[in-house]
Amino acid sequence: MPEVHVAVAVIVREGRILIARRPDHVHQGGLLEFPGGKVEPGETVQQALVREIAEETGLEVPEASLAPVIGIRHDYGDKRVFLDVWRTSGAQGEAHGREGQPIDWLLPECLEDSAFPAANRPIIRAIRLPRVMPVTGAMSSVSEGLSLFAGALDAEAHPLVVLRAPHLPASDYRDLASGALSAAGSCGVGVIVHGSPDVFSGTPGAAGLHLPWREAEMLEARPVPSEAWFGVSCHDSSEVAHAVAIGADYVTLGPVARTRSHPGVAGMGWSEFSDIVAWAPIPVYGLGGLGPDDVADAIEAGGQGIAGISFWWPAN
Ligand SMILES: Nc1nc2c([nH]c(=O)n2[C@@H]2O[C@H](COP(=O)(O)OP(=O)(O)OP(=O)(O)O)[C@@H](O)[C@H]2O)c(=O)[nH]1
Repeated sequence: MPEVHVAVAVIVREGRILIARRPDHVHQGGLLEFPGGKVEPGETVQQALVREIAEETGLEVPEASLAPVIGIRHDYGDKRVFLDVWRTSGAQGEAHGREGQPIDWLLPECLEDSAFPAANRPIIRAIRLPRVMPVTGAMSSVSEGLSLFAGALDAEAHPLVVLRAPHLPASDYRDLASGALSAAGSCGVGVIVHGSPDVFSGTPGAAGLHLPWREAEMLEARPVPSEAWFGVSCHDSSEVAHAVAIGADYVTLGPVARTRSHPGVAGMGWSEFSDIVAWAPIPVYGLGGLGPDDVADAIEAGGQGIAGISFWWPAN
């Protein structure tokens, strides 16, 4: 069965996303969708997006305003699709369902997986996840960790953070997590705890769980409920494949560049990163020697953005 190349648009206006309802009689009919459609022969994906958005919604989108979000290959059994997902916040005009379809502007947290075709779950994850995922760095004690954490919190720049402290004993980590959760909660930042599945169950209120590879490799299924974030640290394509198989929402992949912590290890570079991202059906963060200045390169390589320590953590 040939694969259908589908251009999919995440159109953002004032923090809301434009969605439409698919007519009952078409493939995946009755479900919600992001505007889009097949890329016609001879068209680039950007040209297809501009055309489909105009045809379906009346909005005009400058091609230069389009940035890649994620690419997803999915086999529905009766149809194989490659969803080539792009985002724009530069659409002009008033949106209306020009093909008679109901449309609406929804907040990212109101996009429910079950209302969309199955292939859309990673798109919704990619929309909700930030471009920059900060990870906590060195701390010698719980109290030092909490004071560094409180000083580094910045809800606007970093709405979601990974609380990593592999050198603290388990009971100290619990204290750290409970203090960090209350500091972060009061300014609206989500905390993804790090370690093993019991760390998540022992930390009520955590936004999710991030596992080092040595923990993830022992799992055969997703260890947290679907509302919680589940991330895995990966270093090559087979690790990413396993993370996908156990239901990860996102992975970090690296090192991309040489890092201060591992100066002897050469990074994989954006080229190898992008080869892996090309087939990974979930958001992938570049990790290792990267900061916010590298987000554009990560997106260009097909990634979600970057994750790391040194750009935000005061002690390294
Ligand atoms: N537009 C769009 N298509 C999606 C989404 N998710 C998803 O799985 N698809 C699938 O991608 C394919 C897009 O086909 P389409 O029907 O919108 O495209 P089209 O208008 O060019 O083609 P048509 O001639 O078959 O109607 C369908 O199989 C659809 O189920 C989504 O969010 N938006």
